[in-house]
Amino acid sequence: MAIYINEPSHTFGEYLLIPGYSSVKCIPSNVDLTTPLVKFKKGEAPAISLNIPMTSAIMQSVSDNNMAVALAREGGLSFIYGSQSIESQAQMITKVKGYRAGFVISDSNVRPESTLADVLELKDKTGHSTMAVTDDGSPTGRLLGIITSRDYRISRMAPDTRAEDFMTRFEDLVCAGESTTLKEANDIIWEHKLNCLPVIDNDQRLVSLVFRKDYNEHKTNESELIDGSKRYIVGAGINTRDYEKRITALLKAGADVLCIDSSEGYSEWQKIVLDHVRKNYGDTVKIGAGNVVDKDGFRFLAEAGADFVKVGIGGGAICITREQKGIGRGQATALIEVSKARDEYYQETGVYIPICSDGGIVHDYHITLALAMGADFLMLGRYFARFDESPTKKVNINGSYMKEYWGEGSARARNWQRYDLGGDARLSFEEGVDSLVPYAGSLKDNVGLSLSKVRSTMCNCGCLSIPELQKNAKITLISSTSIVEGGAHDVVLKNDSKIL
Ligand SMILES: NC(=O)c1ccc[n+]([C@@H]2O[C@H](COP(=O)([O-])OP(=O)(O)OC[C@H]3O[C@@H](n4cnc5c(N)ncnc54)[C@H](O)[C@@H]3O)[C@@H](O)[C@H]2O)c1
Repeated sequence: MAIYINEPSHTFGEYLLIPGYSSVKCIPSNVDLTTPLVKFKKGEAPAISLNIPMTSAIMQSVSDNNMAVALAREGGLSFIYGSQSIESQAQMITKVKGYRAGFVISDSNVRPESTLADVLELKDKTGHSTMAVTDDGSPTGRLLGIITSRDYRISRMAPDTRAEDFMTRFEDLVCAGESTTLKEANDIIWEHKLNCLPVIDNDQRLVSLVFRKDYNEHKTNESELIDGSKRYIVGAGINTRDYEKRITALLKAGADVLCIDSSEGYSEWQKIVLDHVRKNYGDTVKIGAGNVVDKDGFRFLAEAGADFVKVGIGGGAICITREQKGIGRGQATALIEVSKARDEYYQETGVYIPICSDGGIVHDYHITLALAMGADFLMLGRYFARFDESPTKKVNINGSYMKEYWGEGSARARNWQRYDLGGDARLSFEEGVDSLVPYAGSLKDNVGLSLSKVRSTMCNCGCLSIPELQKNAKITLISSTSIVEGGAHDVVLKNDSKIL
């Protein structure tokens, strides 16, 4: 007979935190959000910790190199999506590891023989008016000149005028050498009243550009997540098919941590990948696995050697796995059970395996609830997709700005695949949708606001760290009537557009 779990499974919106005693020390600035990313033995420190408990989802519409830099700058971590070729994923990792705050790899480049019409077309495409003229039109070619909008007058010049005839020539440019620090670069910019300073190597090849207008962003953030060489820490998603080649390339590119990306991780496929990593790299390579929704799945991945375990099936905003396949579990219930299994495993073995709650976060307070329920960190997709830094287009729909957001199980995400999945292609079905989410501005502002709420709630609970919250939080399940009571009710809202 099948096993029945008769308790309903619940989601975050069905719980609230009950405040605990808070002393005068419980102020947001005293809250420490540091949290382990990978497993560690009792009494030892984890090899990697996050400074804030947030990671961005392994998704095409969420985590590329720009997102990774922006999130690491705030203390979190991105897992760059694996649903792309090995080469392009490795390139994204290289870009994050090679990123120097303030030093931008030029994305608008032309050849000397390119025309004014080409320049205008490129300006439209990238939105950038500063262009490098290099011998081969690449961002690392030999620098021959720079074009800005001050170099041409559309009304007076023929569209076929060549770039070399109107660019500011190399001889007239102020450039800096490769070893220039950001402070030195900014001093040169101020001294020569420049808007842009090209950085070149000994062979006059372009390395990067430093812009005057970025100056304020260059200041370092205290909580940024960096490695021993002051490079941003970055993760990468992998699959259970081309993992051998992919892992080699990602590690070579500098990935700090890997994560097996699957809707369902209680499987031999994942053990095969974990065995491969341990056999070839021992414990030097850090790798998470998942997703699971119960204690059996957790125990399996813990024993198979996962460095962290990801929890959640079907809770993502764009995920339709529950509807399509009938598998999954309310995110809160899944998390509570897996946290208990993690704690039991720790008691038994002295090894603490962090768990990541993946999916189901709608409101900021859900983040605090997930941490209180035992998550060490969270993975968010929709949340990050709304920001400037996500890789997708910003579109104007009826006067409101939206960003595109699609699931990894959607046909749109799966289109990249060149290898054969096996089976009859006509029988494949989607597990995700293609959608839009309201545009919300910059990652920095939004993460700052969300975490200020988390810190404030933690203070209400009398907790100054995530482990304290996990140990001491009081959590109550609420009835559907209490949920109504929690929102604005029995009043007529003044800004409700439906009221005439
Ligand atoms: N967390 C969620 O709720 C959720 C739900 C749906 C989709 N997703 C995302 O969608 C993407 C695709 O997920 P998925 O579960 O379909 O991918 P997957 O690659 O893990 O699994 C797809 C199928 O391929 C099989 N398989 C795996 N490795 C194989 C191998 N080496 N040889 C032959 N068969 C193999 C698996 O058993 C499974 O049936 C992922 O990014 C995942 O995170 C997530």
